[in-house]
Amino acid sequence: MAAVCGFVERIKYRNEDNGYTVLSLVNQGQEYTLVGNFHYISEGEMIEAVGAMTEHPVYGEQMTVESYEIKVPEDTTAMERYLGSGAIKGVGPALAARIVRRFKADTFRVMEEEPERLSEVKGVSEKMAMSISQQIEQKKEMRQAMMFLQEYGISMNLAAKIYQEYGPRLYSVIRENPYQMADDIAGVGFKMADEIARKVGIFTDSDFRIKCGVLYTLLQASGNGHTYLPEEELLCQSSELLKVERPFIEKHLMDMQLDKRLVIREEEGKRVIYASQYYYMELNTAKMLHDLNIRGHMPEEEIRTKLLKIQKEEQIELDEKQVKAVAEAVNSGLLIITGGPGTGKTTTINTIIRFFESEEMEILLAAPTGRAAKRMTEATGYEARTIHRLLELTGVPGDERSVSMHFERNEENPLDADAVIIDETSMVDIHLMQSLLKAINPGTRLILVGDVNQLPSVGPGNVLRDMIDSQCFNVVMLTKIFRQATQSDIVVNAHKINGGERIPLGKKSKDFLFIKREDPNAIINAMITLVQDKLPGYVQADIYDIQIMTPMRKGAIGVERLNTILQEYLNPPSRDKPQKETAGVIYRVGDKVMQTKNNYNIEWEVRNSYGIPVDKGTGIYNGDIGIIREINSFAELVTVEFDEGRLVEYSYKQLEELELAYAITIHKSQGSEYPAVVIPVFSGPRMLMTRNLIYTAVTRARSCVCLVGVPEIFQEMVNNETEQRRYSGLKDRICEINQLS
Ligand SMILES: Nc1ncnc2c1ncn2[C@@H]1O[C@H](COP(=O)(O)OP(=O)(O)OP(=O)(O)O)[C@@H](O)[C@H]1O
Repeated sequence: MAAVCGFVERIKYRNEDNGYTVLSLVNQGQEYTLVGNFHYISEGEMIEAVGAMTEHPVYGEQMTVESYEIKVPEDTTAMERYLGSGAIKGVGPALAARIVRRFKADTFRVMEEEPERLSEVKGVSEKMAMSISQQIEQKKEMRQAMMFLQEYGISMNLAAKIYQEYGPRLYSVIRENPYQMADDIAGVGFKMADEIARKVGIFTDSDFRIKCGVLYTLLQASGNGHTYLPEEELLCQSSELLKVERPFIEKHLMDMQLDKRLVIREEEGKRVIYASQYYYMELNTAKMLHDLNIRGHMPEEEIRTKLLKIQKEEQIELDEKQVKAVAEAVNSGLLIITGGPGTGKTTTINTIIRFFESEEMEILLAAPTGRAAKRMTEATGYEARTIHRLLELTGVPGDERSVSMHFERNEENPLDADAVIIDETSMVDIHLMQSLLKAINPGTRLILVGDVNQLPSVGPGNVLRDMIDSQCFNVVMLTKIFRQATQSDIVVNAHKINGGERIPLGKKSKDFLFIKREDPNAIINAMITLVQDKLPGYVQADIYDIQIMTPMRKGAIGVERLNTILQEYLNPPSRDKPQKETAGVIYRVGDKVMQTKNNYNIEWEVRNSYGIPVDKGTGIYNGDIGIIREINSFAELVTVEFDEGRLVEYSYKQLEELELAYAITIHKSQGSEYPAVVIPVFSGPRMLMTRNLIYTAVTRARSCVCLVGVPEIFQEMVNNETEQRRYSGLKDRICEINQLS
């Protein structure tokens, strides 16, 4: 055994899951390579390590570390070096030298016990002094937490997330109710919580465990889009999860209902079970929809006369259904306008806007995603926002689930408008619909526009379909295709797909192409040629604007494999392109990436050609696509450029919000439009390979759709009407409330 003491000069490699690290340690000019499991350590720190010196065939002499201890630097040179190493944000070598010169050997005690005194040093404000001391404190706390969590077999990555979520509270969460983590932290499933509970000594049939298991099963179901589960399914799934017989679970259901954690209802003669928040969400939504659904008084004749004038001005002649939509919009508190691509929805919205403008009404426009909102703005010439922005979401940066996250616009502070128009309503889930309705007072008109045949929302519920199926509201269904057949096979074929018709694939088409390929690699080759060579010129777009979208994440043509291959072809490694590997994915300068969650608070700025910021703002949303422009390994920052030159800096930690986007899933493409889309068509699970999936994919293209693969599989998808059944009770709640009034 040997022992070395020194500064961590550089962390050469770290596996974020298990903490395995290779680092270089420097002591009095001599450098050592150390390998081993380090829980939490940063460059610049001083450690004493004990281990065996070994000779690696490639890397030479190194120490395999058995144990190590973090030392507080004792002499002033060591202190200065640690402080100036970059380990503390905002402190560089010059400032470190000034701090140590001022406090000498007392430096660390001052930082911990009297941090305000740091501001005695030139260049340190009081705010900065507090931040330095907080960072030192946090590092200590975090290191302790990491060590504690690793005793329970939790990876470093997850431990960091748990620490972020709970802070010092994590000790009581782990000891008293580790199941809570399954609710709060992405990456902790019931299984992991259960494993920790076992280590802590919580029994298999403890009431607490079973109740958590039942709620967890319902939570999982909501992740699959359901707001409830039939009792049979719930018992079956939770018994499987808990490995506990059904009667032991069943006996808790009534209790949980009394505790108001579950709501048990009867649907079609069978008992169904809700996690109570979802039941009340449906009930509230139904009630608010009912309250909004009032009639106006403008005589039909008057509307038609005014509408004729607008049509004349706009030089457009609406068809009868569009006219009806406008008339209903004027006289309905709540209106739904639905139709497939090219059926004139946007034209109708525009006319409604002109009508409302002429009445001097206040209008607000919004859509569920940033991209959909942008399209709505372009199509109407009116500013459209995301629904979250419209409702003024505020709270702690980057943390959507935090309790402090809330909408400023709600029942107490409703939107001040005469009409609110929402596009792409099929993407709105029950949570968001409830929040939207809370902010709309009866008297404000709500117009919901969307294509009910698109994939339903990612979140729980089937809101638009349930509202239409309830037959309790005004619905105008646009069916006539206005976009000329000669101009667009995309539109014609999309409608054929929707009707389950045969699509003629051999036909020469300008914008709907099928390239036959039999195996995954041939499919991928053809897609690369299309994206790299053929399509950019054909649709007059940049390579990066052409989007490959695929049904699945895993498998031979899944997103993950496609992205690895496409990155190699479209943005190969090169010496002048820095890269950063994290969680098995390489991010390289020049890569196309996508934001995978809504981050309302992340900051962006637009710079002019001199690099001076000319515009600033916040918010990058799930599905936004950008390009990596810079990777700074010193500051550990990745700069991504999104639409309109908006530059965003991601810390290495935040990279988990991004993924490569050469290929994306069709689910993620909802609400977006691209000049050309390329879709691989190859076998996959029948549950996934459905008509509305391929319909959604095809309708994302503005100028050209290229399908590449096996024609029979394409036709099978068109024929596959099985929509994954969603357990959603909104329709019933709406009907019940309607019968009561
Ligand atoms: N009444 C009409 N008479 C003539 N052309 C129309 C009429 N309504 C719409 N159009 C034209 O049909 C095309 C499609 O209309 P619009 O963009 O409004 O449909 P959409 O349903 O919003 O389509 P998408 O969902 O594909 O964006 C447009 O070129 C539009 O100008």
